[in-house]
Order: sequence, then structure tokens, then C-alpha cells
Amino acid sequence: MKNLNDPKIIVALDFPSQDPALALADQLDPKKCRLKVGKELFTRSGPDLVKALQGRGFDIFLDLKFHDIPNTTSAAVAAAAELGVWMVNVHASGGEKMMLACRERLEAFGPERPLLIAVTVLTSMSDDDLAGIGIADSAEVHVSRLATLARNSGMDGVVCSAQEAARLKAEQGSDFQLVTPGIRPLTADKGDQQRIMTPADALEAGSDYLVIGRPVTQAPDPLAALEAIYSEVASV
Ligand SMILES: O=C(O)c1cc(=O)[nH]c(=O)n1[C@@H]1O[C@H](COP(=O)(O)O)[C@@H](O)[C@H]1O
Repeated sequence: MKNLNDPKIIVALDFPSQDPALALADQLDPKKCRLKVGKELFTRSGPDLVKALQGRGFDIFLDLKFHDIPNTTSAAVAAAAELGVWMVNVHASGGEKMMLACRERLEAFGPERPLLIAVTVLTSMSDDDLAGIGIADSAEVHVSRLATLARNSGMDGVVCSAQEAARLKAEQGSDFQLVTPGIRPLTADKGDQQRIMTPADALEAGSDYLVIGRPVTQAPDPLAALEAIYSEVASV
């Protein structure tokens, strides 16, 4: 991993409450990773926890995957920007008007606004799961469609599987940020993820940021697990 001032690994702090989240953060280094605060932790511990993590020097990806009518979603994104988070996300399935409203609302925050990212198809979903919600296309095709919609709606990038990264970089261009969860080091369990890739393969494929949760947070020594991933990708 070449540039440690722009850490490419985002550790998902999927903890039930503030204490274990801060305990893990205190074992990590803001020069080596960013942190993701998601639904469970934010619902319990809220903006104060985000501020506590920012106070420790970490950039925060607020992963609340907003998906609602344009007025509601854009107001939520503005609230995230006021919190000073580095990245915030919405569901691309919310549509063009919703995403455009979010982007327009963020303009007021100037160049320091958060990166605005759209979730395409969740990495826990297979082609069969998509069929179950009435989408006959493969995940790869549907992700491409949603990524094009997201770019045309002013998004800075998308959340997708690293399996789709090479195709999306070719289709959307190198500036369009690819944030890829479903990352599994060679020795890790797949868990509930379906569309997975190793950290090194994901970076090779064009991922800009790797979102990694349990392989780090559930490891007996989380810092050692993070360092092992850095070693695994050292040549990329
Ligand atoms: O938006 C996300 O971060 C996200 C999107 C997606 O499609 N899949 C996905 O796993 N995530 C998040 O990425 C993290 C993955 O965690 P692990 O599976 O434990 O590595 C979780 O916090 C998920 O909420």
C-alpha cells in the first residue's frame, strides 16, 4: 500500500456500543486506516461517538445508506456534512432525483464537503437474491446500470463489490471512486458476504477504498490483522 497519508483501508466499526468501538479505535492508527460508523453503532451512540473518533484523528465514513424521498435524504446528507464526516452514502436505487438533491444540498459545504457515494447492489446479494426482488439481470449488469445513474446524478463514486471494480473503472473513468466491502483476506471466513475478493485482488482490480470489518474487528489482535493485510497488499 503506497500512500499512507491517504489510507485505503476503512475499518468497519460494527460494534453494539461506544466502549468497544473506542477500545478498537485506540488500537488503530489514523495514518493507516479510516473508520466506518454504521447503523447499529450510530443508532446507539450517535454524533458524540463520531466526534470522539474524529477527536482521535480518524476520518469517518458515515455508513447510514440513506434511501428516502429527495427532501428527506438530502436533509440527512446535510446533517452528516455538518458533523464533518469524510464520506457519506445513499442508495443508488433511490433514483436520480434523490441523488441530485443530495449533491445540490452538499454544494453549500464547499470543497470540504463529504464524499458522496451511492450503494449499488449489496455485496451480500447474489444473482439469485436479485431475482428474488424482481431484477432479472446479473449483479454485474445491475451494478453497472446503477453506477452510470450515480455518476450522472453527481455522485463521487459507488459502493460495489471488488468483483465489479475493473468493469466500473473502465466504464466510469478513474476519478469515479470505488468503495468495496466484501473483502476477505486469504484466511478469513466469508460470513454473510457473497461477492468477495482478497485485498490484493481488489486493489489490482481498481478499488479505491477497501471496507473491512470482521477480519480486523473480530481478530484476536486487530492491529496485527490490519498489519497482515498491509503485508498482503504490499506489492500492489
Ligand atoms: O456500505 C457498506 O459499507 C456496505 C455495502 C455493501 O454492499 N456490503 C457491505 O458489507 N457493506 C458494509 O461493509 C462492512 C463489511 O463488513 P465485514 O463483512 O465484516 O468485512 C459492513 O459494515 C457492511 O455494512
